[in-house]
Amino acid sequence: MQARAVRPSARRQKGGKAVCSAGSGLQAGNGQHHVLRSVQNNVGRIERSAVSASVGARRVSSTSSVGYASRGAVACSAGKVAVLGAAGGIGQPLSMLVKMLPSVKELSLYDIQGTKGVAADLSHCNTACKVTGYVGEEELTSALEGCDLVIIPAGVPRKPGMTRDDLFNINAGIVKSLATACAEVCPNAILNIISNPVNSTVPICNEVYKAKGITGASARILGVTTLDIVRSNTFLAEECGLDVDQVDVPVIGGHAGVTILPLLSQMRPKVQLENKRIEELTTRIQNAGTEVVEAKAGAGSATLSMAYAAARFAESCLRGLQGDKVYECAYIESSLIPDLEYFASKVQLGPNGVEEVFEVGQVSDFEQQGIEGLIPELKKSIAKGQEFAKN
Ligand SMILES: NC(=O)C1=CN([C@@H]2O[C@H](COP(=O)(O)OP(=O)(O)OC[C@H]3O[C@@H](n4cnc5c(N)ncnc54)[C@H](O)[C@@H]3O)[C@@H](O)[C@H]2O)C=CC1
Ligand SMILES: O=C([O-])CC(=O)C(=O)O
Repeated sequence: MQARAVRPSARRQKGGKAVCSAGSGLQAGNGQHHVLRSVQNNVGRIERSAVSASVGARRVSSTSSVGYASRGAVACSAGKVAVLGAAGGIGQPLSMLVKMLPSVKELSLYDIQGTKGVAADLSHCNTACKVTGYVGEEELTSALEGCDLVIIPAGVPRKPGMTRDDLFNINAGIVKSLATACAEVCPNAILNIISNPVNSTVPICNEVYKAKGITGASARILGVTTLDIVRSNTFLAEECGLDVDQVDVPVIGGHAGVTILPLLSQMRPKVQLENKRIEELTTRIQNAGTEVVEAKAGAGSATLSMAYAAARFAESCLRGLQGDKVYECAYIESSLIPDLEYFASKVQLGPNGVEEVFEVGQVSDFEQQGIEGLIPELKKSIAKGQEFAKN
């Protein structure tokens, strides 16, 4: 059974997003948004039209209900995307992947250093997207003008021994100032928040928009947890000997330690795993970021896999803006779990950002314990972000 659209039973939650029960067959991203396939299609071709054609065909076959013409607040016939923190470890490969998306016509690269060189370099790639580099606060407004989507990987990464929350003191201020600029210059743009700790930086952005009286923004302020899904799909495909393109594991909660909760009981295709193995795989997914931090031994955290994941999520957001119904997991303001104001869950993306929020659905006893166990930590991180933003 596929849970696709608003069902009559859907109930509204704050921000105008509807809540639906999760259908067991609902697949993140419809299994169709393949950034790397776009890239592969592009490499070695003199003309890009073949890529556009294949993406166009995908769009026609989707369950599109809202076209360009009927889009409301956010106009996106020529997608303009900004990457803030574009000269960094994530920012550079992410910017390259975004430049290869056929729906992106303009790409703004903003950072406090280094973007002129990155933009000059990227601008030589023969894709139709125009790239401009902006450096320093005085150029931030120009970078953001007319943006449909703003992706934020600005901030410091972890070193071995640190938690994501240890980044709060530096990154909270960076994200707050960037969110303030977005709220002023492109309040209708969708924000993809990558900067850690995501569990706190997303509440910070929402508080900034609320303080400015911008309504409905919580549907457009999305914490990017896609790397957790990408990792889960990879590990489970390896574990079960499956084609990774066929594997879809929803991951809910948040994006730090035990707040990352893969729902292996809802994995597609359905597999049988021993309880002990489920626990081991869950722990590996929760610690996968730390695995990379330790392997990089002081040189930062995940950059390439994060760029891949963020490009997939950005592509889904852009497809939503263009009227496709696309499913992803994202960390958003939510009323799914009593007592938690933010939660990552399956959502449907559309022209206004998150259009539907799907209930967690049926979970195993182990996963239920995981949900109960993550609440105190997530609650603390949310409150920390909210308090910071208000002061
Ligand atoms: N959500 C997720 O799943 C993941 C999140 N991350 C987070 O992403 C962030 C970035 O990681 P990396 O790219 O590896 O770090 P990095 O240090 O390589 O790059 C960060 C970039 O941000 C820039 N920057 C700093 N302050 C800025 C400001 N005020 N405005 C614009 N740009 C500014 C820096 O100049 C730098 O170029 C970190 O906080 C990291 O923890 C990393 C991996 C996964
Ligand atoms: O672990 C980190 O610090 C970066 C991150 O969020 C991830 O890789 O999931």
